[in-house]
Amino acid sequence: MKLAKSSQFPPCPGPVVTIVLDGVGISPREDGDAVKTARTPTLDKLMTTYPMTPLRAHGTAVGMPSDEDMGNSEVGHNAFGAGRVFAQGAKLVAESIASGHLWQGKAWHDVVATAKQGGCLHFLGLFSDGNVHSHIDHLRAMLEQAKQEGVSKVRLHILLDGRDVGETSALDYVDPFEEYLTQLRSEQFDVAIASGGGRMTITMDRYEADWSMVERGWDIHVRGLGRQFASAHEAITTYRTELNVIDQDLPGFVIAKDGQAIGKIVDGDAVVFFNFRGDRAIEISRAFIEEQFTPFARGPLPNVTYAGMMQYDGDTQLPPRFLVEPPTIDRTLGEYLAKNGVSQYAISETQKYGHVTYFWNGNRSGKFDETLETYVEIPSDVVPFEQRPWMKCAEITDALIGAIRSGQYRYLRVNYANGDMVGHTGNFEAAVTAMQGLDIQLARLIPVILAAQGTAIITADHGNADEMFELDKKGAVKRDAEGRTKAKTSHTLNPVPFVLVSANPSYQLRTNLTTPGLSNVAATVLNLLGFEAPDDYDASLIQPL
Ligand SMILES: O=C(O)[C@H](O)COP(=O)(O)O
Ligand SMILES: [Mn+2]
Ligand SMILES: [Mn+2]
Repeated sequence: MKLAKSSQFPPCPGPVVTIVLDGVGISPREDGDAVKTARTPTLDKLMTTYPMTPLRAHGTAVGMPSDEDMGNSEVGHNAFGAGRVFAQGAKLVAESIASGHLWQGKAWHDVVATAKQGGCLHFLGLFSDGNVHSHIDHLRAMLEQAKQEGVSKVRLHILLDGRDVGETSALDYVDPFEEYLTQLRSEQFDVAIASGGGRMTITMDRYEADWSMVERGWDIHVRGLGRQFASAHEAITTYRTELNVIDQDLPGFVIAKDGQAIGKIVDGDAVVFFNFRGDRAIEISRAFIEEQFTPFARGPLPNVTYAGMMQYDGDTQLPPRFLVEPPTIDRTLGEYLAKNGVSQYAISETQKYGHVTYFWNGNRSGKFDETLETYVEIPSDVVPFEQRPWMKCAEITDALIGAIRSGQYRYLRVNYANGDMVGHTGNFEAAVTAMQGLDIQLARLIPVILAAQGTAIITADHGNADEMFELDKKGAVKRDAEGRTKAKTSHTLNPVPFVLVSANPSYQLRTNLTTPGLSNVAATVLNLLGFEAPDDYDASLIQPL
């Protein structure tokens, strides 16, 4: 994996720093755009003074099945880190179902065999068609196949979305699905929704930011402990009248009959966690798998056949049983740099820590070289982020400035969570504040990079804060009869900025790339560090002056 020295690009005399402004896209409209509304004098100046190009960050440009699919942190950071586009989980699972490959694998066989020996088959996962962590069509296909293969009892544990899809769309999924289940149900096939709750309240924590979410999920899905309702519809409508919260924040619920939970997970059952994306699947998978488990008082571990939709962590091989092979993301930027003796520093706050490490390195949680790499996690607040829209951007900047000034690192990368995490709350004012907080940090950071004779790449993994209101089919902001807008909590399809900030550049942006995207950044970084990029990496964004 030796990299050739570039004949065209002298190495940048100072550090090269990739700054990912998570969830900061470029919207074609003003209305509802928190990025444009915010007062961001530093970012505005950088974008007009230095070479800048928009990058594609959604759809096929990041390995999603179609250009209707928005980008997300996993596919975005995979593309940054791999310098190439790989078919991603959403696409691989859909293909595996379409070809029937999934049903031929050992994991599916194990799951079905367990259920046919008298166990119940449980499906647990994110219940929407967001296609970021999961897709409801995959669930449908598995239900139909299980029925066809003679499984007799199935229970569903549904995590309500409201984050990758409309903020109050849960019933748009639940109601038709109940009808579908009525069609599917028969004397021989007992299928029902058994538990659920909002995805930001139970089960889908990531990067160990808040294990109590997983504990609440465990109690609800496995132990059947929680507030009881007769149906998911009743749970959702009841909570909505009692609490002023959107779907992702709805509390957990247990479906019960005569006071008894109808779908506890017990010895001899099989469990499929049907999310394909790993960050929010790892903790609950660990709870189902690890014999010695300390993050919370789990109680007795039921002896179940557990399968993930994919393997979520290639380094720890978690979970060992999985339905679809993950993309084989190899020879990443991080690995090349490590094998060529280049020191690296990666930093973010908890909520995005794995984005610049695990996702960046092709969904591997470990390092390539302990001595050359430093990974820093600033603990995130555990609060609704609309209450702290500045999040930890100042603390991250403090640490990053220290790392740059230390002179120890040639390549640094940082993810600032604000545009995305606050964008997901749907709170426009908070998203504007988030952007302004971020701008203050750029004003501190960029001069330090330039003083060190370095180069900064300012970019983003996908849009979010750039569209805070739902749009109609024509792409205009949707308004009701009173002119009110509806909050949009999901990512956008917009491109993201690529700004190249350097004191004395000996290069300029290439003009012959028709639709550059996130996967073009890795080769650019290698060139800035004075290396040729590997032949199969997507083209660099720069050329010599
Ligand atoms: O997991 C989440 O928070 C959302 O589904 C996607 O956001 P991310 O891709 O920016 O993490
Ligand atoms: Mn993101
Ligand atoms: Mn996001």
